[in-house]
Amino acid sequence: MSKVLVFRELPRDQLARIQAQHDVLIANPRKGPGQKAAFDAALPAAEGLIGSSYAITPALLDQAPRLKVISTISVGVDNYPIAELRQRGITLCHTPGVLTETTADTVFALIMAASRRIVELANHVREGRWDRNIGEDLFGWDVHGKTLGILGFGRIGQAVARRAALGFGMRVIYHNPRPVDLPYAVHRPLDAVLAESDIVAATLPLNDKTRGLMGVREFELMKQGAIFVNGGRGATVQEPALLAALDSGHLRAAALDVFATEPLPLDSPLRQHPRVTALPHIGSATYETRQAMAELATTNLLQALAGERPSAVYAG
Ligand SMILES: NC(=O)C1=CN([C@@H]2O[C@H](COP(=O)(O)OP(=O)(O)OC[C@H]3O[C@@H](n4cnc5c(N)ncnc54)[C@H](OP(=O)(O)O)[C@@H]3O)[C@@H](O)[C@H]2O)C=CC1
Ligand SMILES: O=CC(=O)O
Repeated sequence: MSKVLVFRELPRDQLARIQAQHDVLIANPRKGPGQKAAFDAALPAAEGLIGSSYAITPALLDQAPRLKVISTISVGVDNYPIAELRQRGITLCHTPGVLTETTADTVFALIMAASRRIVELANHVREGRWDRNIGEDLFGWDVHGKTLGILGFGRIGQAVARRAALGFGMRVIYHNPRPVDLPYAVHRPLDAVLAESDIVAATLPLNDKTRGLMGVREFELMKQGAIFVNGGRGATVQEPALLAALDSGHLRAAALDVFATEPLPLDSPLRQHPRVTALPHIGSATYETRQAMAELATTNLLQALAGERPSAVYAG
């Protein structure tokens, strides 16, 4: 029996699987000082951690000398110090694949929402402003026939491409370290993707190379009147540069599921911007997919603690 620290809510059935085999303590350090103190107090004995959305720093690892495995309930691993984990022999598991289609649906919903002004026009009705047929000033922009540029062409990027090319008749180009063999998507350098796309959608992981990737130069390279969508990680975008590109009229709109700081601060200009559609990081947030993520993360944890190779290891 190992000591397991659960640092984010787990569905009851998955928690029960862990409790059946291990000694479990639940403490979510994002839920106030009491929970944070309980989390810190549990670290010295913890052999397994499971949770997400909290930065596990080298300083925290120093407090957890018995730790063998961290199982994150996410595919993104930017909250974890990968090199430190490798050095300390701690396994990091994550949840690839089970959230791909749902997150691609969210990215495509953002593409549609920004192009067809869905949120703005729904508010037009809700706020009692629909008193005649809308005029040109409220018209949207076709998606079919347009060029979609995808930044980061992994599992989610490719699932977005399939929707765009096969479902919506879009031309798809992408920027990725390596080409992917798909008949309906063309590998191009970053600058060409930015310059040729009507809509740019980022599905990038956050790492040293992608942090701040979209800055002033990159937004200027985008077409006049183009749309920017982000379903990857907020910190891949320099938000002041995005705001400047929107305010100058260079970009038509942006639709964002992720932000440099989450939850989005109350005073962020992105929150109220008339041409920004902002979602609260819901890429994978459906009942089915969150359950599948929790199940895979739990299986990963139990396998690692049993000395087996986990189903989805990121490092270790
Ligand atoms: N909004 C949300 O709720 C969600 C957001 N995400 C985010 O989406 C990201 C992608 O997930 P997923 O598709 O499963 O991951 P993958 O690892 O399958 O895809 C990421 C792709 O980005 C590529 N890439 C890495 N660095 C660069 C770079 N500098 N320039 C261009 N491409 C690069 C990778 O290439 P290579 O493999 O060669 O390194 C890979 O092809 C996650 O890391 C996470 O941050 C994920 C789920 C939900
Ligand atoms: O952002 C979500 C993830 O799974 O990564």
